[in-house]
Amino acid sequence: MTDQPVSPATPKPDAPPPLDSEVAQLAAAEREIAVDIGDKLVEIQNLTVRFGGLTALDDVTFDIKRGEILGLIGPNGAGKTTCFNAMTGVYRPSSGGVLLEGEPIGRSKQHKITRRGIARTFQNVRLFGEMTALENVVVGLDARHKVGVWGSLFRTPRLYREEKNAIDRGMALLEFVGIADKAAVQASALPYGYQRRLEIARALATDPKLLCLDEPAAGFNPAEKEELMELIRTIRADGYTVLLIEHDMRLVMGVTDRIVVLEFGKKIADGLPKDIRNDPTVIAAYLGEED
Ligand SMILES: Nc1ncnc2c1ncn2[C@@H]1O[C@H](COP(=O)(O)OP(=O)(O)OP(=O)(O)O)[C@@H](O)[C@H]1O
Repeated sequence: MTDQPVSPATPKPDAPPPLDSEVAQLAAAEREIAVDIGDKLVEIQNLTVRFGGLTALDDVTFDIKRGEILGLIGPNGAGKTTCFNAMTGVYRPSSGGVLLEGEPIGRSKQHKITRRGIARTFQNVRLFGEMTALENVVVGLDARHKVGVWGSLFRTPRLYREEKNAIDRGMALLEFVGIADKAAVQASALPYGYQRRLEIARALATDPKLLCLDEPAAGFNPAEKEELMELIRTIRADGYTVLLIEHDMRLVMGVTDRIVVLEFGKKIADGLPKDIRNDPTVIAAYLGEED
């Protein structure tokens, strides 16, 4: 990776290559693609999360529409990660809730919520460091396997087929995020930027309806941030819906369709990037913040 600014006209050597149709098909798997922005994929309804006496999220309501990139921003401690955690089953709401395609996710366990279609990455990279990049993605694909105990014990033809499919699809996902050349490298040995891309590939392996990215640009230089913006746009163009927590305002303003702003656990704004940028309440919330 380099510190030089990236010109959009000059593809970077490690930028994601254009996908040929076979790769695109493999990466897409059984997901339904090409939906217009419009209907509500996720509804956050009066979501409140308390930790003892602290109200981290206070009666927050917003929607995520299918096919959009929604930014979730706010000063430090505003409640953004708590919102992700409540949506992905890490925290239970104190009141209110989350609907996915009209159905409450209720008090489902994290893996059930992943199966239902919400995948996430974390602020701090969480990979299986001893495994290769490809193995990390194949682990994400495992949830989709249909072979039962007997199939696994006796290594039925279906198991071999699924393993082959998982490897092909894992490679396609690595290619999709631009790191296929590092498939055989141990995750812990990958440069930081590649680890972040690998986390995204692993989240995509679960075939999510909604991909939640928690500060994916943390620790990136400007060139890496440009590349990440391109990747997020590619992910959306491929039919995914994205919820993005990010402190870098240039990145958020440059890549999102709409932005929800939290401050002290309350929603203080919800609108187009150009309106959020000039919203006096949002500007006041950020006064004194570095970004
Ligand atoms: N498990 C927890 N126990 C107690 N308090 C918590 C817990 N998780 C978060 N909080 C508190 O809830 C508030 C919101 O935190 P949260 O991490 O959601 O904010 P954030 O907007 O993601 O902040 P940042 O941008 O700094 O990551 C903070 O005051 C935080 O200290």
